[in-house]
Amino acid sequence: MHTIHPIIQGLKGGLIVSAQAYPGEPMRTPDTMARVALAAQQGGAVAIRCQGLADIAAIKGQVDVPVIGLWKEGHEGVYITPTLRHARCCIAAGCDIVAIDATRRPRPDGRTYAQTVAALHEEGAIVMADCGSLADAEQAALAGSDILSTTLSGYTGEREKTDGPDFELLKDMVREFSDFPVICEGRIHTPDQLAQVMECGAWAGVVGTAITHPTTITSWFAARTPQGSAQ
Ligand SMILES: CC(=O)N[C@H](C=O)[C@@H](O)[C@H](O)[C@H](O)COP(=O)(O)O
Repeated sequence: MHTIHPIIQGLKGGLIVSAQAYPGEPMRTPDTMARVALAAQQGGAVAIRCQGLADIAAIKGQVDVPVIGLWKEGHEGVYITPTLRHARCCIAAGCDIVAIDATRRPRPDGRTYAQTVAALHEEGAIVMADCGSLADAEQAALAGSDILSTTLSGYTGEREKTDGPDFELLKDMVREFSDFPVICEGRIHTPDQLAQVMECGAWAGVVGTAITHPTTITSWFAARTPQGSAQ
């Protein structure tokens, strides 16, 4: 039986908010992200997911809820906390859970996913496996990951990029890995979709863009205006 850490237990049935700004964007400063994270906590987020060592440290210094940290290096191939070194740095920056790429693709440091998880577990870390398919989730479960997540569905070429969350993958993961907390992440854009995700048996749902990325949210609205739809 897979044991569930008390920090993960505390996420059950809750909303996790991902606060991330991309290189070159106006909101990309750790202080801004920390304020966004605090606002999300005040709105009811049970945890914050965030990117980059400076953001992890700044957010950890503001919020009381657990922080899920990751470090993105590039934006192709394995880029979410791609190596053991990146993961160790996230933990050193203060996150409670480290999220890492859990796909079956080769990793830049030559370690397998299982070797990476084993090393992190030896150091006492809690690992969230960002999967892109059921086969990834199987590898992640075999490696003893603490959380399985649908984060990379639609981004690795293995599954179609659905408009909303990948309900099919979520249901398959919940059914196949019933011992594990399965988190749904990626393209949850409305409260109704989040409610549906929870009905599918998700342990928790992660919402990023729809809460914390004003440029994208603005573009959704602008596209519905005569000026926007003419473009
Ligand atoms: C694929 C990838 O790199 N996902 C990243 C993972 O941390 C973030 O860019 C997403 O914003 C996050 O997963 C939340 O998803 P959404 O923003 O769709 O609610």
